[in-house]
Amino acid sequence: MTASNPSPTTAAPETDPRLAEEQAHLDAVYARLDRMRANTRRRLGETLRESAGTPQALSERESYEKMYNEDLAKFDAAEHNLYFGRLDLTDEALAAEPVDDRGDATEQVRRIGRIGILNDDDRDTTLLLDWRAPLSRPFYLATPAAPEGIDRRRHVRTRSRAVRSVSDEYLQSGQIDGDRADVNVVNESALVDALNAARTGEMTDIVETIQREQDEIIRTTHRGVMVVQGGPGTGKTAVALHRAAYLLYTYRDLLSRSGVLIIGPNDDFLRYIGQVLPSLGETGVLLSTIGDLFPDVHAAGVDTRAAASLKGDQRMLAVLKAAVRGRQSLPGRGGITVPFDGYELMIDNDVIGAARSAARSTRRAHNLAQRTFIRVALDELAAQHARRIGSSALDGSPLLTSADLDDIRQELELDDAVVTTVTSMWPQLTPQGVLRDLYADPAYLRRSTRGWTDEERAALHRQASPAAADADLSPADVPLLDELAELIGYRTDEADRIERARWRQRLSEAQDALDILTGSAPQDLEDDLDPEILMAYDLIDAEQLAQRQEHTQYRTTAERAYTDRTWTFGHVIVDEAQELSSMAWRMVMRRIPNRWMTVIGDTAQTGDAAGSTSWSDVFTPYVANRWRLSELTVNYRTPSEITVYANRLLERISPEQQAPTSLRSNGIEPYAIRAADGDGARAAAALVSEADWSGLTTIITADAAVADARAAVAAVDPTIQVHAITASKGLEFDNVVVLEPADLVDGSPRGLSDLYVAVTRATQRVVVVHEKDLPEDLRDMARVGKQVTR
Ligand SMILES: Nc1ncnc2c1ncn2[C@@H]1O[C@H](COP(=O)(O)OP(=O)(O)OP(=O)(O)O)[C@@H](O)[C@H]1O
Repeated sequence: MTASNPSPTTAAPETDPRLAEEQAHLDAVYARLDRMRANTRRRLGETLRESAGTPQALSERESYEKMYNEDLAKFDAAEHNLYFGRLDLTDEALAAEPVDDRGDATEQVRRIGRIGILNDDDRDTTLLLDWRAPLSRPFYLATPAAPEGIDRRRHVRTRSRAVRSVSDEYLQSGQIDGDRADVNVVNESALVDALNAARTGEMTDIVETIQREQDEIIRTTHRGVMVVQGGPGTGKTAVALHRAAYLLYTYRDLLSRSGVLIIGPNDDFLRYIGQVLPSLGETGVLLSTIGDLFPDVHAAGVDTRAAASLKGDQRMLAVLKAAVRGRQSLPGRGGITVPFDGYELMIDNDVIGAARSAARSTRRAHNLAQRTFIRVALDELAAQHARRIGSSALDGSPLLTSADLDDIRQELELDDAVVTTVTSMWPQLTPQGVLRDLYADPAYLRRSTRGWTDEERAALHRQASPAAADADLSPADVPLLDELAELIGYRTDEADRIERARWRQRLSEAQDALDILTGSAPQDLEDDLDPEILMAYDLIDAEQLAQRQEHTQYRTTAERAYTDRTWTFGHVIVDEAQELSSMAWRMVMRRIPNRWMTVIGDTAQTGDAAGSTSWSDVFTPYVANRWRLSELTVNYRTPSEITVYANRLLERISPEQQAPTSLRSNGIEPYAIRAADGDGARAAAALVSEADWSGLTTIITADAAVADARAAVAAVDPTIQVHAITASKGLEFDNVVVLEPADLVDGSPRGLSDLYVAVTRATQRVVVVHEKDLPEDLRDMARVGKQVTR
């Protein structure tokens, strides 16, 4: 095949034979998809109708049900833009391709789509290659400089099962109009279309336009920690999500059992990215914030910066250890007397000290060592009692046999007062309980924070919430709960207890169900049951029924992982990873002992006072120097008009970092509006409501100012969005109004980073509204009006 058309073309539909050719293929692909869907539905129906007598048959039936449902979800997800790319190999490349197992030669044309589809003809020809298949890779990598045996790459745009346009690039001719040698862009026309599209508030996938540097990260075979650093808008999040999809495709067996966890900075962000993986046909991924990673806790409390910073610090480790040890108490100098068997037992420091040493020397977690503590304390008390009642009045020698001692020991075990007193010195703990007491009890806090300043203690102190124990837990508390759960050994006992309680509950529900069934038998049979009539009890007992319910409460890997704190994942992806504190990293690392992780972030965007500014500091303690860094260098989001300001900020935040190259300019210069004192939020709202900007718009302001800003904006137009800077992390909007940048800079120890994040959220336009003087780097921004007044 030779190059006949040296430039990318998008043809007029009525004249171009390529459209008809691609439409014919598209029709064949959709026809096959429809047959697959119909077959799967039929099989699902059959499966559901099958009776499953034994638990094993039931479990088999459920795994088929799961498989068919997943397939149907995948087909539905693939419906939109199913086929998007085509590669035509050169004759030489084709000749060099190996023949496959059946002796068939490789096809000269490869068609690429969201999922792989084989035809149901007798040769199982490939109608569509999955974008993740190795044979699809040149679609993302080939350039005129390195054409990878590709003669022509074609982009096929479709809508509702109809081909809208095609555009071709001829890679052998060595020159392709539009491809930008400076930033190494492939598939440029499709990319530019994607980047210019108005945002919807939900992230979309980028399978049609993945770029080379992104593809290399998505498909990396590295099995350790891989850090992807890149400026705002370089596609880090997009890459993370496509890597998850790629890994699930390539290591399907392994990862469908162990699961993939993606950690994001906040709920808004998770909602924003939530549709990307399902649109790629992948649903088995758990998306979570740090604040939601501890089962049954939804941390909605808000910390002061000082508190969040302390809670994220590794020094908390010693504090939590001390807090747990602080619950292993001694009775004090006088001891405690408890009546027993007509005498007074003395529970004193010697008795409890011996029990405590024994329990501590087991090196088991607190709750798990309690058994040793109680055993040794009761042994000591039994010996004390035996000495008192069973020694010779003459010489004090023991009169009691070891059997007598055993009897005393057993009686002690049954004595509530004794056991309660002993246990109170080594009680069963819960992470929530310890944390709440630590914050609420100044003496306990002081004992647990040796070497801390009073100011630091005051930052942690908080009144115990009269409501639920975890009502005011903050996201920074969650890693502390997790740490405490380890120290306490809460997991095993508590998980067992919950599991047993759930089972008892199911059993009793099953019993109730059976009782209802039996109760609804015809009354006239009550006294004289017809032996020919089978009753529910004859068919199934409560235990079996409960088991059956257990099976039907089928949960995905992600769902099971979510409710189990000790679940370890096959792969973990952390997005906006620069925001995680040291304590949060400890929690994440517990979820991934194999350390197979993709970590995405930008240390220049760190806003959290406990976040990190050095990847080496984060990972060296866990994997020494065995972590790999990749960088993304092209900014796909922000036009160069905005990037000018962003880069100035970057230069001051992190001069050593290379500023990403903006891929496009749109001619829309950022500008600043000075508002009258106290009128900034209203002026920003007025600006937005009067503007005729297309796409999504938000006002971004400092966290501390967001409530007031929202109220003022709502008075103008309640539909206008206002985002606190922390909540805007990772999101993007077509138009961004940065409200009072001086507050962003002054409001936090990492203020310049916050401003950097704010201006880089925009895909089209930035306007600054301010009452105070502008930060230095924005001072030369064009001004519109000297002052906007009421
Ligand atoms: N190859 C690509 N093709 C099309 N769009 C892309 C591509 N790469 C990135 N984008 C788009 O660029 C925008 C920015 O991507 P993304 O949010 O992943 O960047 P980021 O590096 O995570 O940014 P931030 O650090 O600011 O959160 C998104 O709209 C994304 O869809």
